[in-house]
Amino acid sequence: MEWIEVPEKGLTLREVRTMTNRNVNLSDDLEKSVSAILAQVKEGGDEAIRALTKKFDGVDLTDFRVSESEIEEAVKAVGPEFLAVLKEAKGNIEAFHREQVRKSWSKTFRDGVELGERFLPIQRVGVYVPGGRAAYPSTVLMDTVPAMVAGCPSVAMATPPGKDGKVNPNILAAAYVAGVKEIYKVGGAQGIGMLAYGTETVEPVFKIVGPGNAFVAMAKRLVFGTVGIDMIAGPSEVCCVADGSANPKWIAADLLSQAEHDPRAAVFLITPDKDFGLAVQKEMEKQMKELSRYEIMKSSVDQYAKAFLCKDAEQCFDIVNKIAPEHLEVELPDPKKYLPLIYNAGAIFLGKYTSEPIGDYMAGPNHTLPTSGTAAFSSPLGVYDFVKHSSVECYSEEAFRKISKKVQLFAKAEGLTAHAHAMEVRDED
Ligand SMILES: NC(=O)c1ccc[n+]([C@@H]2O[C@H](COP(=O)([O-])OP(=O)(O)OC[C@H]3O[C@@H](n4cnc5c(N)ncnc54)[C@H](O)[C@@H]3O)[C@@H](O)[C@H]2O)c1
Ligand SMILES: N[C@H](CO)Cc1c[nH]c[nH+]1
Ligand SMILES: [Zn+2]
Repeated sequence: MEWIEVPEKGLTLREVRTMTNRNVNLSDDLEKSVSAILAQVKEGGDEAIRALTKKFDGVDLTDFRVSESEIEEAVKAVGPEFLAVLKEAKGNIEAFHREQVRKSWSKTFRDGVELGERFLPIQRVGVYVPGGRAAYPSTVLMDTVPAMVAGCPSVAMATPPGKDGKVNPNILAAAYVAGVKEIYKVGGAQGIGMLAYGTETVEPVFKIVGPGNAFVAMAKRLVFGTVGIDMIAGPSEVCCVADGSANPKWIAADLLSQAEHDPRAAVFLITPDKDFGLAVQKEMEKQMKELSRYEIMKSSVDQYAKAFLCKDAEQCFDIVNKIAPEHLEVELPDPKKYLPLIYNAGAIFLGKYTSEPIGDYMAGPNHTLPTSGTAAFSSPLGVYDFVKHSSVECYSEEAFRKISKKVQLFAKAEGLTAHAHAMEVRDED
């Protein structure tokens, strides 16, 4: 873990960005290889999907749609205990996301002028669920439950097949609990291409959401415009602001919980207490060796772990706002009092018992969050990502006659005589 002693005057945004550079690795080479995959899917359809799945996932698939019996088998395989946990998590996620639903509205603004907005679910959405290094049934729930709450009538899911040509049963059981029936065993950039362009057997979608590796992120960037996307998600991150009142063992465990996602995951410790920070560092080294995903955590910690030593809490949160982390844990006494100092963080966890993994699985808020500093301008995945709205305008004859001349003046000022004419023909009749 690299230590940064923050000077008295603090650090600039540019300095913090340079120190915590977590580029999503969207290089030119990656762009070229992903463009080629997307072009192959666009031209070759189903056949290209089969060839690319063979090439990148090492499996030969004739039919890449998951069958109903595969879903039934998976539900049996996961057993009642895990199924009950999935159902409870789904209930918590649904309850939280219901609060995000916006109602259509209309009202009379001036005599004879009714204006409003209609909030409408996107009619067909695609959800990518990562499945390379680890299978994430929790991400199935996080990405599909908001779509269901929004009322999307058609949801298609893409996720990589395992070496046996099957989708991980935990993923299928989560899809079953969420009510998703259209699932394809197609991962990586080819999965994104399939959803964006469609094939002979897969209808294209209007928007694609969900996290994934650099191939997935680049593919989402390249299909944006053909379809909508939620965000370009990078490797996971966690930032913890804590002082000597916190337990170094617990903080180290929370930091490692995100380091285990990806060798490029980033962990940040921000503290006014160097001895405490060193104790956390020592604990991380110790705990890492005792956990199974050692290599991934070691790579993440060696390359991307940073500890900032600050003069006080205000300076700690100034650094937080400049990092704009995906997850922020505040483990200081009376943590709620620091909320007014926090502007940029995807999800905020307050107090020593609100360990980040609770939010990953059970609390209810979404775990698909902005990464790599993008929490400064974007938000967690939510119902709003599955909804778009139309404005609605309705003028009575009286209201039209009152406004017509003003519209004509405006149109003529822009040299748009056909616009003015649309008013004139009504005025004349
Ligand atoms: N932000 C979130 O909410 C969240 C949640 C879960 C996971 N994640 C992140 O998602 C990522 C998951 O990555 P992953 O790799 O485990 O799974 P993934 O499903 O994103 O990618 C696996 C696919 O990548 C493709 N691929 C692999 N090597 C390739 C190559 N050389 N060329 C072309 N395609 C190739 C394969 O088709 C494979 O199916 C991690 O970074 C993790 O941190 C984020
Ligand atoms: N922490 C991840 C988002 O960065 C989400 C996740 C899925 N499973 C466990 N964690
Ligand atoms: Zn996690």
